Amino acid sequence: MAVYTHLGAEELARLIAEYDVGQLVSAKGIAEGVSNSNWLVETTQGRFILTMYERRIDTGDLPFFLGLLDHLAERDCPVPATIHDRSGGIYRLIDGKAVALIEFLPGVSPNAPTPAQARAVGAALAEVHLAAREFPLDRTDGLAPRNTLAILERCSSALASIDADLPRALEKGREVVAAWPDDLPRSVIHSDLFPDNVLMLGEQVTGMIDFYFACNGSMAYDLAVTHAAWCFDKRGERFDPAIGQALVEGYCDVRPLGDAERAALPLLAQGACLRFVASRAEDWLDTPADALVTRKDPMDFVRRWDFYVENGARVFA
Ligand SMILES: Nc1ncnc2c1ncn2[C@@H]1O[C@H](COP(=O)(O)OP(=O)(O)OP(=O)(O)O)[C@@H](O)[C@H]1O
Ligand SMILES: N[C@@H](CCO)C(=O)O
Repeated sequence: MAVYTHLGAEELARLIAEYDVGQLVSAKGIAEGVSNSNWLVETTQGRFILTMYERRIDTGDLPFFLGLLDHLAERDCPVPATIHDRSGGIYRLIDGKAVALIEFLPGVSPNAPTPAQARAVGAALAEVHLAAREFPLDRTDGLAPRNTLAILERCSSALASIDADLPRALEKGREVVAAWPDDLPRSVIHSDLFPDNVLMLGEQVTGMIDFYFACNGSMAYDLAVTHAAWCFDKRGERFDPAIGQALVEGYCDVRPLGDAERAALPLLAQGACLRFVASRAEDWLDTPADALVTRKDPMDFVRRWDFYVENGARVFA
């Protein structure tokens, strides 16, 4: 489920009338997604996505997230532009909650990506990194390794209740943070580019969505996040080398990696695993077992992490 708030027909029509997009024809709640409420809105002029920001997102960050979409869309990156209201506003408030109207993009998220799709995603990510370098706003990465280690440390006494093997992530995390390189080339990064945040038609990337973790950060780290998200089965038990190779090659076709970035990839991939182990562990402990939302298992990323410790140097050579 991901429609947390009921919006009545009159309220929706009033909202849509604030935009120059024609008259409301229909609005259907979208089941996918867990953070926000999303509707597919059809008007006499086309289709749009209406998002209501429910949790986790600080309204003060919306000019960054939504301004970034416009910046990237203007530079031909496959991201949805935002629709501004008649007074130029990038978001509006309904009963104190922020809502934004966003361009609808075609495509579906791949379930079992192919190497050709991974290559296209690598290239699209590099295009975003290059285009975002001139984006004028800044946002600190609240989930940088030091912060995610701190999250894990706060959860430390409860980690074993999730899985007996999880507490060892703490020591591994301290090693990653101690070795973390802070001087790699930076841009604005997506930092959560899982397959469910990419829309594709065949081998073409038609949409990169969900930029709500975007922040300033190292571009090679973003590639490592995408590697960890795309190149394994769900549980992180099986690595697909063809996907990994295609993803990195696709990226380098658009933005070749420097020597320091390439050398750092094994560690950056471990940092990516630390980030998802920590955020998943925290969410797991915060979400009752019988909640409607399915909890994501942090162990899926402990297995990936073990893989990178053992094979990272070979995989990224
Ligand atoms: N611009 C868009 N064009 C077409 N479909 C979109 C667009 N934005 C979102 N969607 C659809 O809505 C679904 C939910 O969006 P999204 O993943 O952003 O939800 P969320 O709750 O904000 O995210 P998450 O679950 O990752 O926290 C997507 O899976 C996709 O099907
Ligand atoms: N994509 C993340 C959730 C958002 O941070 C995960 O799979 O854990």
